[in-house]
This record gives sequence, structure tokens and C-alpha cells, in this order.
Amino acid sequence: MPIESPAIHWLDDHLLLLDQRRLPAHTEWLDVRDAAGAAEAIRQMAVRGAPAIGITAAYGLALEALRLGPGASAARLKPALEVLAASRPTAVNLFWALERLRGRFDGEPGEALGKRLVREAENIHREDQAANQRLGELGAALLPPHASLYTHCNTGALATGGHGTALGIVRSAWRNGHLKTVYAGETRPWLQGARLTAWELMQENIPVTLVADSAAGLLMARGRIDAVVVGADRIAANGDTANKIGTYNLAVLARHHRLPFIVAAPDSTLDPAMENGAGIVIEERDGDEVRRVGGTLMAPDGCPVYNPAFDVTPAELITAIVTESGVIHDPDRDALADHFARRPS
Ligand SMILES: CSC[C@H]1O[C@H](OP(=O)(O)O)[C@H](O)[C@@H]1O
Repeated sequence: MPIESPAIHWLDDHLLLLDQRRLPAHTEWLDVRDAAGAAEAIRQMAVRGAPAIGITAAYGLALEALRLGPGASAARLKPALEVLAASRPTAVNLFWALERLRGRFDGEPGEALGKRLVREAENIHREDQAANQRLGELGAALLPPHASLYTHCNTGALATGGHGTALGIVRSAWRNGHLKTVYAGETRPWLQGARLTAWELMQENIPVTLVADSAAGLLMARGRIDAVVVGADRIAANGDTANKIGTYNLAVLARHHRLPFIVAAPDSTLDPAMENGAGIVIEERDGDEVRRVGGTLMAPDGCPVYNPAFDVTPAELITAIVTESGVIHDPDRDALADHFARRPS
């Protein structure tokens, strides 16, 4: 008998929505009823994007407490915490969300504990939606009218009520007339840009052109890009930023072409305990994600593969980091003003 709770409905909606998009069959519809199910949804990337991963982990832990019912206690939830924390290593939002729920363990155990955890998971979800709306507005305000943006990967928009982080900036810029078009990098090997960003922007009639990742340099060299906008999975205390593999390449290209490179992420992506990017764990994923495209083998079967899912962009290559708290890192603030002043009107 499924446990009736908002968490389940949300997870079903989220996973179902991915399923309804008829994305290349990456995931059959996952039936999430407990922490192990939520961890599998995160591991399989049925739910992906740093904020969405944190929200799903929170709901997964709450589901576990509901499943335990009168027997729910901090001790009995420990294995669930561990299986969720082990699902993916790079996005700090996952650990931040679990810590938020751990902070609600004290007090009456049992059903009351389950209710407290559902409430906290819902708070995290709601706060993230508001944060992404706010940071979208703040980021869009950095852009000149009719900016052409380059995006990489996707930014968990689905789980944050359609705002996302970099996509939050895109949506706000579109609404206030600061957006001409978006060039969405396909983002090999998982193709978040092709499968999610292009899909989401077309749903909202926001001008988007899908490009191979390797086209980014030509677009910048030909003056087709005004700024690069990306999300983040973990931002160290000095501003070094982990994001989808290929982000660092774009930051070097943007610097060479003197283009603003903007990172957009909620405060829950900040990791003040991490001094700099050297200590950020980079997830390595299965080689078949590179060997195969849509399930079809494109490389010799068994060919050795190195498949890091993230890289780290040094703070000095980042023009601005935007969170709901504002522009919190702008070592190169002049780059924005300088670039946009140079643009032909
Ligand atoms: C605001 S989403 C942040 C981040 O998450 C994505 O990684 P993945 O698709 O592997 O979960 C990507 O790095 C996004 O930029």
C-alpha cells in the first residue's frame, strides 16, 4: 500500500514528467517509495541537477521515516542517510539537504519525526524555487538588452518549479527583453543540453539553437555570444566552481574572447568548508555513457573510457557568481561593464 504523502506525489510528478518528455529512454519510470529508491533515482540521473538532487534526497529521507512509521528514529534512519549520501559525490546540495533534515531528528520519534522531515523537505523545495526565481532576476539584470547567451548542461529547472539557475537567468532575461537568443551546448556525454535545455526553452518559445559542444569556440570567435551562463554543483570558499564537464573549457574560451562568464546557483551550492577547488571530488561515471549514444555503440566495445562528470573552473576565470543573495563573486566586475560597453548597439 503506497504511503500517502506529498513527497511521493512530488517524486512521482518529477520522475513522471521526465518520463512524459519521452527523453531518449534513459530511465524507465522509477517507483520511489523510500530512501533506497530516491538514491537510485539520483544515481541513475532520473533526477539530476544539484538543487534537484538535494531536494530528492530530502524527500527520500522523509519517505524512509514515513515508511518506518511509529518505529522511525535517528538510529533507524542512519542507513537511509548513508545510502542517500553515497548516491553522487560532487553536488554539495545533496549533503546540505541531508544535514538540514538531520537537524530535525531531535524531538519526538515515530510518526512525529516523519511529519517533521516531510515539512523540512517541503521547506527546502519551496526555498529553492524562491531562490532560483530571485537569482534569475539578479543574473538577468547583469545582461544588456538582446544578449545572446551560451549555456552548458541544464540546471535542474524541473525540480525547482521551472526556474532553475542558469535557465532562471534565461527566463528572466527573456521576460525583461534582455535576451536575443540562447545557444545551448548539447553537453556530451549525457546530453543534458540537447535533452533538457533545448526541450524546456522550446516549450516556452524562448529562441534556442542547439550546438555541438565543439562549436562554442567558433561562436565566440565570430562574435555570436555575449556571455556564457552556467550552473554549479559546488562552489568553494574562494569561488572555484565545480560544474558539468566541459565548463572549464568554456571558461578558458570566454576569457580568451574577453566574454563574461557567469555562474548561477542557489546559496545551497556554496561550500564554505571547501577552501578551494582542489578538494572537490569529481564523480566518474560508467564508460558506456561515452561509448554509446542513445544506447547505440559508437566506439569499439570495451574501449577504455575516462568519464569524469564534472570539472572545476578556477575563480579567476569567473566574471560573476550569482545567487539569491546577489552577485557574490565579481573579481572581474569590469569585464561585464567593459564587454557590454564594447558591444555594437
Ligand atoms: C543547477 S543544476 C547544477 C548542475 O547539475 C548538473 O549536473 P548533472 O546533470 O550531472 O546532475 C550540471 O552540472 C548543472 O550545471
